[in-house]
Amino acid sequence: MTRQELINQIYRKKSCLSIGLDVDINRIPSHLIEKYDDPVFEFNKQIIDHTMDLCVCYKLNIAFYESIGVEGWSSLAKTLEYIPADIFTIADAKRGDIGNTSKMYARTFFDHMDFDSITVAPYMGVDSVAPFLEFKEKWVILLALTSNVGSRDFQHHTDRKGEALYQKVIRESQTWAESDRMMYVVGATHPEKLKEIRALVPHHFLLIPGVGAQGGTVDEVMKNAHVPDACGLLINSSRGVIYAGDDEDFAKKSRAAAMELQQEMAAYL
Ligand SMILES: O=c1ccn([C@@H]2O[C@H](COP(=O)(O)O)[C@@H](O)[C@H]2O)c(=O)[nH]1
Repeated sequence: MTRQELINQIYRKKSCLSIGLDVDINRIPSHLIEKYDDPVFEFNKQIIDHTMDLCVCYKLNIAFYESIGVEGWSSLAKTLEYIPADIFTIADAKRGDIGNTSKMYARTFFDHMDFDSITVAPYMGVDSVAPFLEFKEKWVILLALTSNVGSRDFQHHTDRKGEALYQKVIRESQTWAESDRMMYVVGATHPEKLKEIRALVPHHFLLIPGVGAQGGTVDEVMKNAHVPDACGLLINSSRGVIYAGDDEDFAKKSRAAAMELQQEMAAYL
């Protein structure tokens, strides 16, 4: 998907919501487990059916699928197939290795599966990211300032010139080939950093996790990092949307939770 196609969709739906399909088999409503051979896929299918007009992206965190083995990979593939083609998809896999191995990760998520993007850890540097960027219509979403408490352990460390590691990741990665197909992960839990990060990358999309369950708010993100006429944001909520209910009505409750977030976004779009 191109940047412009994503922007068009955001303004058409008045939403920059990414819904995280982080499906924990232990939290799936029991009637799905009893009735379906693939309850994970059925859960996702019903969530997608009830939310696709309210969001512009589905983020599938690969850990939740890998953790249940071969069946998880099959549910992942079926879910990806089911997502309408005009909705942006993220393989939240946080990969990155020596170039030869990154090439294999890239093939997994871009060739074998057809995700629009993948999250990549920057720690191993340019040659670990380049193989993902070789796929011309695909996006790399580089971890910059993550939403967890441990982000302070390394990412906030400053060098002698006073530049923090997350700032260096953003600045330096901008010099890499094909960096226009890069987005950055920035946690909603650092609202005080959003303006400064936006100034570093005024034309790039930021993927913002950490809204809802982790304490970040849509309003603070939109106020500090939204770009007029381009939006430049994908704001993700996983548990807050998909586990809004736990009974037969779960998908309707997810829709209500997604709509609440979408309406907060619409005020800015
Ligand atoms: O810095 C990061 C990077 C990724 N994530 C992922 O986003 C979702 C958040 O889930 P919630 O239930 O909305 O808290 C999840 O897949 C994380 O692995 C993140 O939270 N922070």
